[in-house]
Amino acid sequence: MADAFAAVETRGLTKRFRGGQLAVDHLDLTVPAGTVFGFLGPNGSGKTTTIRMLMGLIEPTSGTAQVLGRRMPDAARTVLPQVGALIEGPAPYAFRSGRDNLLRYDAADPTADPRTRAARVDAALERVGLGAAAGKKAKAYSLGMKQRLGLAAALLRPRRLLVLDEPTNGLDPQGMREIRALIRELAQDGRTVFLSSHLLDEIEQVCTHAAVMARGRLVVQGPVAELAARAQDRIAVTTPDAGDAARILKEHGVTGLTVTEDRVTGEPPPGDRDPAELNAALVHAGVRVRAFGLERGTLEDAFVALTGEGFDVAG
Ligand SMILES: Nc1ncnc2c1ncn2[C@@H]1O[C@H](COP(=O)(O)OP(=O)(O)OP(=O)(O)O)[C@@H](O)[C@H]1O
Repeated sequence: MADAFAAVETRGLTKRFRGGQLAVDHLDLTVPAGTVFGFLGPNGSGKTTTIRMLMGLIEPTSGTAQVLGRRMPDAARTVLPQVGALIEGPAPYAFRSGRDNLLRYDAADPTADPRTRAARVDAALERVGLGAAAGKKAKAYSLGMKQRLGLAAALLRPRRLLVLDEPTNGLDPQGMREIRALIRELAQDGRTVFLSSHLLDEIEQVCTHAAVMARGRLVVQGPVAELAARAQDRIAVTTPDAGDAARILKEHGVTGLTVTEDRVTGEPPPGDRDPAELNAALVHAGVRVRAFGLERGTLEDAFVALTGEGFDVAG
């Protein structure tokens, strides 16, 4: 459950690169603790730059970023041990096994007790479902398995916050499903998960809360259910007389009409008119209605409505 504490909070966070590129523009982000928070935006909208500032990897041009209640990058030494991050994509040593990779990773942490190392590594491998493949060389791992190995590395210590940058990027649908299921599990024991994605349906499936970025700016943030509810329901008519149907619907106040072959959709007229009246008007005008219904608005509709632009992404 979310509580009042913010796991991440930025105020006026801005990054302008030396070339003049304004990558992040006055970002006020609040990630309530205990949420699975989706950081959504098309490629180039500033997600990775924001995450790099949150992790203290680059300095903001102006504004502030707090992670787990402490200012970054100043508090990086105290904050980062409590944060598991998967940022640049997985890059294990190809000729070592998954287990060896984790043993080395753990050994690089001066605060990790060497006596409990093996047990810690095995527990992390089990946690991400790599127990059986732990002895295989990483070069034999699929991308999804490498991504799991990266998650296992992030889970070697107890973490209050997981930061995952595009964790399903490049995975096939099965790999995506597996990583998404794992993320949901990881969120169950109260830790905050912050993940970036350019996939709307991924955010809808996995996240409780989300923020939407476009061109370096925050468009909207809040609980996913509330964001999706902002999107209006749409009227959808299936008919062989699509042109006539669109005309009649327009006459009756339906806006934003789109016609694709035998389907017409649009936004219902303002007010509380019963959609059945529209159906009756169509039939009365001789339109042969095969199906008439209301479709629930999605996060994608909300995004389009909020930004006035499409979500130009390929899988
Ligand atoms: N080191 C840099 N120097 C100059 N410009 C940069 C640098 N890093 C990123 N940018 C620019 O800043 C903008 C935001 O990039 P960023 O990588 O943060 O977006 P993103 O939403 O994470 O997209 P992606 O999913 O493609 O990584 C882009 O226009 C990018 O070209």
